[in-house]
Amino acid sequence: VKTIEGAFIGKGLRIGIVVARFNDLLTEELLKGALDCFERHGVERVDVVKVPGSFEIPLAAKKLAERGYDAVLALGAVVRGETKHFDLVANEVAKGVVKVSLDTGVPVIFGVITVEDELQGFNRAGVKSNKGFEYAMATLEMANLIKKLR
Ligand SMILES: O=c1[nH]c(NC[C@H](O)[C@H](O)[C@H](O)CO)c([N+](=O)[O-])c(=O)[nH]1
Repeated sequence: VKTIEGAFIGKGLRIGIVVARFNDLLTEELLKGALDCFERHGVERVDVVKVPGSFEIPLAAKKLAERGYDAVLALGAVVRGETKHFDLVANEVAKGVVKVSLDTGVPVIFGVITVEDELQGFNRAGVKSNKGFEYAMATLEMANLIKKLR
């Protein structure tokens, strides 16, 4: 049995990050965790694109994927407490991100935390653990895996 999997090697990769400004107390922490991960794994080329909210992530992700990045990381925070259209935003962003990755063949990692309230958000964005770092690891793995599967 031959197992194919992506390594966590950042050298030679071009990574794009799309980060939503909405709930930026949370998304900036996710970004910090992701940038820490990429830097410590030797990624030399990381570009960060900022958008107003998570709803705008898919379009920016598509533009980056079309520009030849090896992978795109989408970072956002949808907080149910604040919005009636929590599910709408969260579902549309998830569907949009998947569509971009399938349409372009470029891995787009869904790093949008969907939480009940900001405290839950902080627990995922640096207090107990930093999902940003974890999502960046998935981004490294997928970027390397897709290179192998070409
Ligand atoms: O990223 C988010 N955008 C949110 N809304 C803004 C949305 O992403 C768009 O920016 C806006 O609808 C303009 O298109 C959120 N809420 O509504 O609560 C949210 O929790 N998180």
